[in-house]
Amino acid sequence: MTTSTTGSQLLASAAGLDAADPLAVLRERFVPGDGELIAYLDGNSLGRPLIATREHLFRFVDDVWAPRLIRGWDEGWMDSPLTLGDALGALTLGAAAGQTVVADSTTVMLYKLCRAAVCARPGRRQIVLDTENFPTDRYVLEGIAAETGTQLVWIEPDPLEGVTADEVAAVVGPDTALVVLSHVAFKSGFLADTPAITRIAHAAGALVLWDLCHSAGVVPVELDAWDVDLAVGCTYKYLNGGPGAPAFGYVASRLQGELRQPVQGWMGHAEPFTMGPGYAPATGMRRFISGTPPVVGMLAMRDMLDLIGEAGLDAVRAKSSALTAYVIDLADELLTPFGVEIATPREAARRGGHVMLTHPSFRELIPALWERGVIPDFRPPQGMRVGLSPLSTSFGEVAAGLALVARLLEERGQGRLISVR
Ligand SMILES: Cc1ncc(COP(=O)(O)O)c(C=O)c1O
Ligand SMILES: Nc1c(O)cccc1C(=O)C[C@H](N)C(=O)O
Repeated sequence: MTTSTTGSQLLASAAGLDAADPLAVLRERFVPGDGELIAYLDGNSLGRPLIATREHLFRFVDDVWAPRLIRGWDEGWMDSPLTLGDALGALTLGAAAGQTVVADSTTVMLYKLCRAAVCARPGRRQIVLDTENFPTDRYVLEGIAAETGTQLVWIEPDPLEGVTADEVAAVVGPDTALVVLSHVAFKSGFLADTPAITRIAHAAGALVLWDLCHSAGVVPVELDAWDVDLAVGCTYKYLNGGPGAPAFGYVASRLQGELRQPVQGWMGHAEPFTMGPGYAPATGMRRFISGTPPVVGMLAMRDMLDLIGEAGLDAVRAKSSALTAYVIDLADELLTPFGVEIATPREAARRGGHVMLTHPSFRELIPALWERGVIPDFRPPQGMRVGLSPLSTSFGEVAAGLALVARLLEERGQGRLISVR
């Protein structure tokens, strides 16, 4: 099979799209990949480092850590989970100050907030979740259910889409303590109707926690305006915090006094340095901190927040939508003739920042792509997830990456339409 005229035109259009992209110039702010890298399509797993970050990490040792030593804690480190949380909340989450903290991993923060929420709704014995959510969310809730004697109520959404408001309305009721869902589904990229679902859960008297791992920094979120109770998310994807960068947690101010989180460490104590006999939670978001803040792990995300602020989150979302649309158009032209299917909503307003493509040979094909410098990721059973990080991904990269996918499928003799499911 040779590429159709439309396919060739689409590939060629990448240069024009990049030339017209108002954010294209910001790609120069990132550290270039090695010479082998053709297309990095995994920024939704691990964002690329900024040149500013290289400088800041290096300077931190000489300018801050070495000269200030232990005094650094009084000079800003102690408050950094809250000051950085406020900046992140204001810029990307629609959260007023005093409701966002940076700490822990997403998994640990999720556990702390979910456990606190379930305990804050005594007498309600159910947690609503869905089978398509990321494993850590499902596993953490299985653990909380076992610890608290709570029952898990599973929604089974269409895997090509995600959880709908109707599906939530059908299962919540007077026994629901907590609903836990992802704003952007980690596989399909489906964008949930967060305000509607939150209203439905509240009408049943339940609390809601939103996992924002795949939204923070790429899809605008309005936690305060949507009346969200709780949220968590990671900072190493679109917030480019680097491998293992800490998570963020959001607790609406109206709930903070009511929630008691289970990992009662000294840093969440009202007076950590009194070192007294019993635990007394701090007021406000500080009570959701457990141990020593990961100061070094917070450095890189500050640079990315600055860059998002410079670009504007709406412009980031606009480019994200254009990139995902381009992937879908290219896949339609170049890949569907080989039996590839698009497992992401086609309507831009109903998807986040990545596109899921499926094909039975992707498990074997993706390592071959990596070897040739094209890096998407594989998600079982047969998904190639194409992640687009709007400030660092170009249309040219996307074209080069998907052209290689088409070529490898062709080499494998997948030229005729085959059944995928
Ligand atoms: C939806 C979702 N939740 C949670 C996580 C991860 O949690 P952690 O940072 O603890 O590994 C991820 C990805 O890693 C994710 O995609
Ligand atoms: N979070 C990850 C990690 O720490 C190592 C390797 C991969 C990942 C991931 O991208 C998981 C991820 N959140 C996902 O959406 O699949």
